[in-house]
Amino acid sequence: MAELNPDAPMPEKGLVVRGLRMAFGDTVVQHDLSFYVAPANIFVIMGVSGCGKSTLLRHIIDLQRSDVGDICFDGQRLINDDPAERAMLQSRIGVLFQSTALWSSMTVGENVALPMQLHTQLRPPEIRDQVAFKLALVGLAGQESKMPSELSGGMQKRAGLARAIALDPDYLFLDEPSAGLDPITSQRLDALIMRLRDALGVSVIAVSHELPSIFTIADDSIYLDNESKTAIAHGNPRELVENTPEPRVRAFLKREPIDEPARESA
Ligand SMILES: Nc1ncnc2c1ncn2[C@@H]1O[C@H](COP(=O)(O)OP(=O)(O)OP(=O)(O)O)[C@@H](O)[C@H]1O
Repeated sequence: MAELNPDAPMPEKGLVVRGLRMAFGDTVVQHDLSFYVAPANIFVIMGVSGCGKSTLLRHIIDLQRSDVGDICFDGQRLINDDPAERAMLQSRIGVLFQSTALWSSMTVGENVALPMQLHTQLRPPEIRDQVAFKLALVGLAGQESKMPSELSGGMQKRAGLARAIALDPDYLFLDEPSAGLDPITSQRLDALIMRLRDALGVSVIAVSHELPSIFTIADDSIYLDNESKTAIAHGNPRELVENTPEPRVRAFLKREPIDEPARESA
């Protein structure tokens, strides 16, 4: 269960977000966000367009900062000003952006090797072995010398995943992983994400509004509400769809119209 008692002691393992407020200038995107992501769980951030899902992801991985609230990985605050400690925490985080963001001038193998070259002392043969291992994990064995432009959209996502797990992270962040993929490729990617969670014991935090994907992969979730600007539901989406008392959450999870005037920003 994702809901977090703000007065509870900090858990030693897992990701804790406590009392987070996110804003652009005077415009508050979300406030009072408190939740817990358990180790080796797949946690999905849900909500309609513009509710603040990507902004939340950016705060958790420290690309954006807030003056209000705490974000802690395994009991340690991510946001602190000790560069060595920050680098250590950052190395435990893998990220797959929506755009995949592979370097187009580098081969697939060079893309996956890059984080190891930048952040580890591994020697070239060890890096080569690790690249081969990570590509095999995502079903791209032997594709090292391909250029990203030679891969299909689904294969590019998998190459992006191989790069995201290059440093054996404890936490893997995925921004709309299925965006732009056909249903079959999307289903395969879901299966891969669950396999990686099981094989590596990694906690996965994904932003998604793809319902089939949410119902398949999520152990736990949070629903960010566009109206009240805070989370109005926490829990397993398969249980929420049956039990939530919140009409907007039910409408989202059942793809049903809602009586209230919709205020989605396209
Ligand atoms: N750099 C920015 N400056 C000002 N406002 C921004 C900026 N980035 C996002 N916003 C606003 O913050 C709100 C949340 O945006 P965000 O992209 O996090 O939503 P989202 O839930 O991820 O949307 P989508 O599902 O469409 O990707 C939106 O109203 C958006 O217009």
